[in-house]
Amino acid sequence: MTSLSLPAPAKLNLMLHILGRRPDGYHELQTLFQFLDHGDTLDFGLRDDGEIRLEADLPGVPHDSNLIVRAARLLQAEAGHRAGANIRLHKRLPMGGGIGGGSSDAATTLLGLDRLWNLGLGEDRLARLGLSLGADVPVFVRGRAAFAEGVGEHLTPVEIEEPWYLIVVPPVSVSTAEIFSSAELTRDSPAITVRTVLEQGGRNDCQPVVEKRYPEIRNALMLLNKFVSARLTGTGGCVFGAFPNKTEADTVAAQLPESLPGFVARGSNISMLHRQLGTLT
Ligand SMILES: C[C@@](CO)(OP(=O)(O)O)[C@H](O)COP(=O)(O)OP(=O)(O)OC[C@H]1O[C@@H](n2ccc(N)nc2=O)[C@H](O)[C@@H]1O
Ligand SMILES: Nc1ncnc2c1ncn2[C@@H]1O[C@H](COP(=O)(O)OP(=O)(O)O)[C@@H](O)[C@H]1O
Repeated sequence: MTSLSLPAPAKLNLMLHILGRRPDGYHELQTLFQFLDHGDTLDFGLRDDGEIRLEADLPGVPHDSNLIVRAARLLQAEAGHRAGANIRLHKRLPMGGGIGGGSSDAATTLLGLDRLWNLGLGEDRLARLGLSLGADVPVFVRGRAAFAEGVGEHLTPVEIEEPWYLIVVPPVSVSTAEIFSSAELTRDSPAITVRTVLEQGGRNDCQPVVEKRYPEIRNALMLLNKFVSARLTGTGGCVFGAFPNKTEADTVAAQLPESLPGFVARGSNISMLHRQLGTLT
């Protein structure tokens, strides 16, 4: 095999509670992840000179800082591998949207190059490497909808309904670090069990802070709330609502103003990356 094309799906945080802050500044979370059947696409081609070359036009992200390049180099170092890769990114997911585009690109790179370079590192090693790139990378490496605890690395797979979602993309990019360093953020939600979450749901503790700082996001939530119960994903800025079928989601999408782009996608308990790789069924 000398080339490979793979998806990098988005995720939603269906709820996100903040339990506390660790001495290193990272926050202890409880969050429920589900994937979307919508995402970026990455094309990988083999190079025999050891170079990693990424073709991607992401404003404000230099080549060597791109999570794709960082993931590829990390994998090379971990495996002591001498081959390189040409990688092309087809970006569809909004950046800083709380739907995990960068983390998913990194996970697809780890799994894609593990396959292309024939490394066979295994899911545990790849998830550990992923965690060093970002708190959200392990869930994309494992590919199962999950209740996440700690900073996102303790994952309990869940089987939940797979509704259709309308995801609205306000014209703002939210920095995760900015929200987590906010003085107004509440950090004292009591720990709950996965069972309670599945029975009773939850909320997003970041939402009040994000709504206060970003009027565009508050307005998007107010608008979507007229049709369906709307919520922020991650630290935003995307907001979403769930529908029993695609037609109902499309009907609401058609009523959004042009200033508020959005997309409709099916929720999925198994990531489309893993469905394509055939690693999970
Ligand atoms: C909170 C979530 C929910 O999915 O937000 P989104 O980024 O998707 O909106 C994620 O866990 C984010 O994961 P990820 O985007 O990979 O974050 P990282 O790069 O590891 O961290 C970015 C910054 O956010 C803060 N951070 C992140 C995760 C965490 N549990 N506590 C934190 O305090 C830290 O200041 C860190 O420097
Ligand atoms: N391949 C990539 N795709 C998107 N963002 C990237 C990528 N590599 C690095 N980044 C950086 O990571 C930041 C967060 O990206 P993203 O994952 O899209 O948002 P979020 O964590 O809110 O879901 C971006 O603003 C960008 O600076």
